[in-house]
Order: sequence, then structure tokens, then C-alpha cells
Amino acid sequence: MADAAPYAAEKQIAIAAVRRACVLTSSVFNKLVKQETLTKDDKSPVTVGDFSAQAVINTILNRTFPDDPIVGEEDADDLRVESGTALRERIIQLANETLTAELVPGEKEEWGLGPNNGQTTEQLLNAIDRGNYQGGRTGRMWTLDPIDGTKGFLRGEQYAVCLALIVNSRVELGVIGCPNLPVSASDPSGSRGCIFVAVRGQGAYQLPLVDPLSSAGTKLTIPTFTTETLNFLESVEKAHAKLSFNDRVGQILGVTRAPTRMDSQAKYCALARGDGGAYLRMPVGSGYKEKIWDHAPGSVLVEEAGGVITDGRGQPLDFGLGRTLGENYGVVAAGKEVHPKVIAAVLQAKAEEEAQSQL
Ligand SMILES: Nc1ncnc2c1ncn2[C@@H]1O[C@H](COP(=O)(O)O)[C@@H](OP(=O)(O)O)[C@H]1O
Ligand SMILES: [Mg+2]
Ligand SMILES: [Mg+2]
Ligand SMILES: [Mg+2]
Repeated sequence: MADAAPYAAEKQIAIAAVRRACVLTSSVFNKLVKQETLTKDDKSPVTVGDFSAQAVINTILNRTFPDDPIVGEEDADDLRVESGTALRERIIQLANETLTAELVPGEKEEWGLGPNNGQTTEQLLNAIDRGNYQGGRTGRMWTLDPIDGTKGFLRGEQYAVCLALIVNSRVELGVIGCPNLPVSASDPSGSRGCIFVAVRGQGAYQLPLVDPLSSAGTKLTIPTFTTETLNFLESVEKAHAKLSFNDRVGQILGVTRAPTRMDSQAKYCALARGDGGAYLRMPVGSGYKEKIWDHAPGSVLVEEAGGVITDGRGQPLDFGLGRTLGENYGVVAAGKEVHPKVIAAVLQAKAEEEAQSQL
């Protein structure tokens, strides 16, 4: 793609930042989750991974686009207090190791990368806190989820490093790094690690996690699904989406294939390349509001692969409301033939539910 294409610089920098963060999170997993004996509820590896990945990506964005605000999932409050000293030191060391690693092809030192670009503790904590932006209707902003699918990360399953650029409430660029996703779904035990990228109007692509800046990538198009071939993509965690509702939607549509469950925005990547036919995420009814960083990059990826993404009523997602998508009507993403059918079935299942509750 010529350099003159819209968002060409943003795209390259976002891919480089996400790749570095993926190297970091993979090494955190290998060092902390696999080798240390952890109790089941110990969340420290994910905390180390989240904070240091956000420090790395925000440092790069701060250097390359200093005027752009960032809506990031994490903030550094817990690291500034005395009790956070050990965690803070670990995070600073990891973030600096990641930023100062040798340049790979396509990276530029002026992006804040390479051996001369170590940061002080204060600089890195401030970088994490640059994710405090509250979002809004107008202007440019980035949104970052340094580890999406924390539960999957801890299980050694799917998780994703997710970064998007939003301009005047519209997602213009999305980059999703999936260190554990098989390069091809048809070879699940084959090599793993992919980056997905989409710029609005320029298509959706899968790149290798190793050396993504030198690769043209594979263009993604959502294939056509029939009732026989359709499978749903859904969360692993029952607390995140109402899986029983999906079962009813499947019955209404006559879906026979079992759903494919995976954590994180890897679901959007799987949809974009045809591993699954529809992603359904209906609210569990807890009043939780979906966060923009959990859907922004995935939404542009799906749209650029030829799909449609809306809430459960068929209305567009609104990325201009702040840090959340507002009242939770769920999320439905699918190819353009399947999407209206899924929405019709969702509305029917919803009406049944309401009729039931009035008995
Ligand atoms: N009650 C809820 N309903 C919907 N999403 C929720 C939720 N509680 C947490 N989440 C979000 O679900 C994300 C993971 O989604 P998935 O189930 O698709 O893997 C989490 O991202 P993090 O892991 O980044 O915190 C978190 O933001
Ligand atoms: Mg998330
Ligand atoms: Mg997260
Ligand atoms: Mg979280």
C-alpha cells in the first residue's frame, strides 16, 4: 500500500506497538504463568502483563502522536502507592526491556523504539495514565485494551492485544494481536500468532506476528454461511454473555453446529476469516456496560471483511458516548447475509423471554 493511503503511518505504528506488546505478554505468560506455581485465583501475571503492555503502547503513541488522547483500560493508581512497589518495579523493567529491544524491519527509532529509548519510572507511570481519557463524540482518540480476554490469558488460551483509532466517533483503524491464535483454523495444532489489521475503506488483513511490517498479509473476506455450515462464536465466560440465549437463537435459526467458544476479540478475527459465522454477545442482565476498547478494533475488522456489526436490536454501535457503548443491548456481528437473520431470531428470542417473564 502506498504511503499516501489514509492512516498509513498510524497503521504501521499501531502494528509495531501491538507486536511489541504481544512479545511482552507472551514472555509474561511463559515466565510467570507457566513456571511459577500460582494459585487458581492469583491475578498477578495478568496485572503485570496489562500494565506493562499499556505502558509500552502508550509510550509509543505519546512519542508518535503526542496530541492524541487515549482511552485505555488500565490506570497506574495501584502502582503509585507504597504497597505497589514490587509490582511497579517488575512492570517498569518489563516495559523498558520491550521498548529497548532491537528494531525489527519496518520499525523506526523515532517511534521511541530501540536500545536508546529506555524510560524513567515516572515517564512510564505517566504513559499508563495517559489512558485516562474519557472519550467523546468528536476528535481523534485511540482506545487500548492491553490484554483482552484476561481469563483466557491465564488459562493459556485465547487473548488479544487490541488497539483502535477513532475519529469523530467512527473507528478508522483497528489492530488486534493474537499470540495464541493458530495461523490457520484448519490446522489448530500448527503455528500460532497473528496480527489482524483493518483501515476503513482499505480492507481487512491477517499478518504474521513475526515480522508483520514486512508482510503484505492475507486479505480477509467473510464467506457465505448456510444454516448447515453456520456456527456461533461466543465467550467462554458465562458472566460475560448470556450463552443460554444464544442456544435459543440457534434453535430458531435451525443451527446444528456447536458454538465455538473463545475469549477476547479473537472472536472478531475468527469471524473475519470465516472460522465462525456469527458472533453473539447478549447481556447477562447485570447492568454492565460494554467498553469501547472491547469492540472498537473488532468492529472495523468485521466491517472491512464485508460483515455487519450492530447491537442486539440491529442498531449501530456508538463509539462517541465515552468509555462505554452506553446501555447494553448486546452485540451481533456476522456476514451481511447472515446478520439480518440473526437479528430477526434475536428479536424473536427476546420477545419469547419477555412473554415468559409476564406469566
Ligand atoms: N458482565 C460483563 N458483560 C460483558 N462483558 C464483560 C462483563 N464483565 C467483563 N466483561 C468484559 O469482557 C471482556 C472479555 O470478553 P470475552 O468474554 O469475549 O473474552 C473483558 O475484557 P478484559 O479481559 O480485557 O478485562 C471485560 O471487559
Ligand atoms: Mg477487554
Ligand atoms: Mg483487558
Ligand atoms: Mg479487564
